Amino acid sequence: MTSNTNTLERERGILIVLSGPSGVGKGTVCAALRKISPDIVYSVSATTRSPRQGEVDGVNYFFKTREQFQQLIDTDEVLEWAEYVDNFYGTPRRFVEETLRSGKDVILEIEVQGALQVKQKFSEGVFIFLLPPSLDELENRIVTRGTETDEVIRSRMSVAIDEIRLMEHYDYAIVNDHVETACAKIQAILAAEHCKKERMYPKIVQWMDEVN
Ligand SMILES: Nc1nc2c(ncn2[C@@H]2O[C@H](COP(=O)(O)OP(=O)(O)O)[C@@H](O)[C@H]2O)c(=O)[nH]1
Ligand SMILES: Nc1ncnc2c1ncn2[C@@H]1O[C@H](COP(=O)(O)OP(=O)(O)O)[C@@H](O)[C@H]1O
Repeated sequence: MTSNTNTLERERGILIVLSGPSGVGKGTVCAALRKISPDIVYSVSATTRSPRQGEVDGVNYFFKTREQFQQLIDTDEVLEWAEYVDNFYGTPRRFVEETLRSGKDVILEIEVQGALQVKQKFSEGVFIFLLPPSLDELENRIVTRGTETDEVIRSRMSVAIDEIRLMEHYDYAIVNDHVETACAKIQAILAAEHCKKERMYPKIVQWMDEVN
């Protein structure tokens, strides 16, 4: 056996899609995951929503006008896009494709319509739905966050019910009761998905050929 066959080379990274109703804790869980799994790359979305206090262009989102967003769609620069409670949101295509090609895992934090579009293009992606412990707790979290008006909160709660109905299209559901537990579950899923992928590496087939 030659020595270079001892190295398992990573192929494409894994695409993780995390969805869940507004206020369930997607942003909080992603921020915690970033600290404990710094190798996962986060895709920054484009949106027509106005920045919240403290949000930075290019870090939280790429903030766009409607015209600019429409141009991204027209020039096929978004992998998926959706209208959510009167604003547009979309995933920049090139960054995701290049990062996956470089062997790194990428996480998209996106709503359900967009996730279903991604599923058609990347059926091998890992689709995770984050659930609240209860609907009351969901409302409590979105109200406590204090970033939306009462009217927007009502719209988001009504969309939440429709989104939860579509969770059957996801591979995994995780209840975000505690942030640390939710992160540990995502890490476990990702580790298991890497094991599945590694089983398929041609290098391993090559080892077996050499052994026989
Ligand atoms: N389809 C799609 N949804 C996105 C994208 N980026 C963010 N979203 C989703 O849009 C919804 C609203 O996001 P936002 O206004 O930041 O509110 P928050 O998730 O409650 O903090 C959430 O469900 C996000 O996950 C994207 O690129 N594409
Ligand atoms: N496991 C949790 N337990 C209690 N509060 C949480 C938990 N996860 C998130 N939160 C709180 O809920 C609110 C909404 O979280 P956020 O991450 O902004 O949600 P999303 O990104 O899904 O809209 C925030 O105030 C956050 O601190």
